[in-house]
Amino acid sequence: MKITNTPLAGCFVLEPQVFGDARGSFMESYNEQKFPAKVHFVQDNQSISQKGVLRGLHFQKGEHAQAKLVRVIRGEVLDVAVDIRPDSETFGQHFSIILNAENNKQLFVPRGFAHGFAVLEDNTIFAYKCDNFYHKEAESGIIYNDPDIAIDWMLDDDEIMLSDKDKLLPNLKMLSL
Ligand SMILES: Cc1cn([C@H]2C[C@H](O)[C@@H](COP(=O)(O)OP(=O)(O)O[C@H]3O[C@H](C)C(=O)[C@H](O)[C@H]3O)O2)c(=O)[nH]c1=O
Repeated sequence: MKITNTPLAGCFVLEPQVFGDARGSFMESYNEQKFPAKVHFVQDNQSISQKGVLRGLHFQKGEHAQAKLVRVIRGEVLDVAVDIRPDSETFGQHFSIILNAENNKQLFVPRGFAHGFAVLEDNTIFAYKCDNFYHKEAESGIIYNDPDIAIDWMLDDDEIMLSDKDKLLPNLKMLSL
């Protein structure tokens, strides 16, 4: 397993070891004993999206904050983590990475981050582990095109498909964190 830190403290890229043979391949997609952060995941999620879908930027507030380990089982996304920890030196900065079924890369997004992804291929299956349960009342988020964060989502604006909820998200500076 290869671990690559990002410029955002606690957020890192994980590449599992892949064992190939004539049948195909095998990898441990998650192993608590080998995981380089002290975290206990309690919920697995999966979403399927067509190209152009953008989910995020989302986070859960306060005691319901979630750390996530995200990966792509089929297709490709641009995955983005935004540091919204009020005391962080990298507050408001983001890290983005291409995750796809070929590179087997995973991104660990700690608590205190907003998370989102842009779908770059049809029929993309996105799977992730959370270390805290879904709590609808604690949901919050940031609009995808916040000019202070300035994320290049690798999609043309006219092809981006947002949920009605995500269309109404505020800029980061409007949030009291
Ligand atoms: C997240 C979640 C949602 N739901 C229900 C609520 C809605 O009826 C439906 C779709 O939820 P939503 O539109 O919030 O799904 P996404 O836009 O994919 O949200 C996720 O996308 C971004 C990228 C994330 O990082 C979060 O995990 C999460 O916010 O699933 C549940 O029942 N449990 C859950 O844990």
